Amino acid sequence: MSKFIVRGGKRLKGTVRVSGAKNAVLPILAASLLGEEGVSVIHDAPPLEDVKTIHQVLEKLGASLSYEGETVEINAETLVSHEAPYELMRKMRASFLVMGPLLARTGKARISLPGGCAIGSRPIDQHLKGFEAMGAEIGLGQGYIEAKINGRLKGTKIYLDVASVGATENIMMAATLAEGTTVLENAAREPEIVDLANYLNKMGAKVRGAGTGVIRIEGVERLRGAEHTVIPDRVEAGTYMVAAAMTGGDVYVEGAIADHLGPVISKMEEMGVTVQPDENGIRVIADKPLKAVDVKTLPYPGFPTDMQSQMMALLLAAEGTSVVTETVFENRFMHVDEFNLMSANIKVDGRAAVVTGGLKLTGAKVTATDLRAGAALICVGLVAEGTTEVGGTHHIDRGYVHLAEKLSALGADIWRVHAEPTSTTADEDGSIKRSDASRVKSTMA
Ligand SMILES: CC(=O)N[C@H]1[C@@H](OP(=O)(O)OP(=O)(O)OC[C@H]2O[C@@H](n3ccc(=O)[nH]c3=O)[C@H](O)[C@@H]2O)O[C@H](CO)[C@@H](O)[C@@H]1O
Ligand SMILES: C=C(OP(=O)(O)O)C(=O)O
Repeated sequence: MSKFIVRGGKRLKGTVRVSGAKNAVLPILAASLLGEEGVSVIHDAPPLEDVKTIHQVLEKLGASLSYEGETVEINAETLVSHEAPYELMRKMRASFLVMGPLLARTGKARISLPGGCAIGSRPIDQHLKGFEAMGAEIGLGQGYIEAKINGRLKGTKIYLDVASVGATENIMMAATLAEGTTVLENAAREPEIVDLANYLNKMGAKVRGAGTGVIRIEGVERLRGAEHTVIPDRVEAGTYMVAAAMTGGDVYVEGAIADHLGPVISKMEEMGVTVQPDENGIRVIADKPLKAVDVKTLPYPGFPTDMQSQMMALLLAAEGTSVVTETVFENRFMHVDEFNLMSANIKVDGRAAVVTGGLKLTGAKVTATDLRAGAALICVGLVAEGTTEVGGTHHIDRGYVHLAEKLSALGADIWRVHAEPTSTTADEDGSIKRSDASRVKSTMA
């Protein structure tokens, strides 16, 4: 069992480089299953646990993958299975993204139901509605979804009741090999969807309108492997922007694309943070007291739910009371109790959380309830008095490449330990000495 240990009080300064986007590389790797000939070469594939999981799913289906640094080569010419088992689905819901490509390519798919997770129930009805509209027969049994088609999927008009990112991606991938044209209405507009569409088009697909609410996909007979570079991770970038602002820092987030971070930048500016984007990244300077602001999460281009907990961490460092409203997931305030363990004062009322800023925060033993909650707890730890231990690191490893190393390079006092620190390592105030922690194996994975 590992933990991150953070000692608060260091101002962050310097440059941090953003990795490829988790939420772009996962659908892109799933889409590689559509390539009947040739190999795909994907650059800037971040070395994350989620990427390892989708790798295992693709291998199980018959694709072969090889890595050189952060470039992955995928050969999906021969597929040997159409089944994604529970053991892999339970690790990561995004494995469900293989359903569209499998159905389109092989005519059948058997996928374990992904189930709920810490942030909400996360149904998949819109994915299934899309596949059914395109002619798939869908059955449920023993925790699996089975889908099959006779011949090819048929292009049609599909209106999504919810602008779901995953459903948009799954249906878009399935429609690339359908007979005729699919028009997807109320489609999600996230940058990761545009990145997926760009990759599909390099593979020979005909996708138009990605990034708007209406996507048109003209089906083609075959797709082939293609070369593509994944966009930078806007949530990872936003997390470092928050960490910089919380600590009164001056940090250049290299690779961050300002266009993808509009609402995060606006809210930080409203708070009094100086944000200076240029063509290669974004500089964040926090040299004034922070002001409270209200934040409401919405589908893109609204404020991202994946930045909600980090933003809440930042609001703890602001003077005054802020209200954070979560509209995308019904249960994404699990981090609040953990923040309150660190002397925060946050009250949740339904979908809103009232955050009292400006209080002295103190280090504590806390647990990441999901990957963003974990990153947010680390951000609080950066300014809390004393030492914070963040458990649940497997969540954080799903979405952040070398988080402790990147923050350390900016001057943060953070490291990782692989064993439970013993009571002999704790000071009276609960803090842990680095010399004690170094007795347990440190991970510089
Ligand atoms: C791998 C990936 O890209 N994950 C992102 C993706 O997740 P994911 O694609 O799972 O999120 P969705 O956009 O599908 O979910 C948004 C909302 O729609 C609901 N819904 C979704 C599908 C469906 O069939 N029916 C339904 O009701 C969900 O319960 C949720 O309330 O978008 C989320 C919303 O920006 C992000 O938090 C996740 O980081
Ligand atoms: C919720 C997230 O991811 P996933 O959809 O993979 O659970 C996230 O990236 O914050």
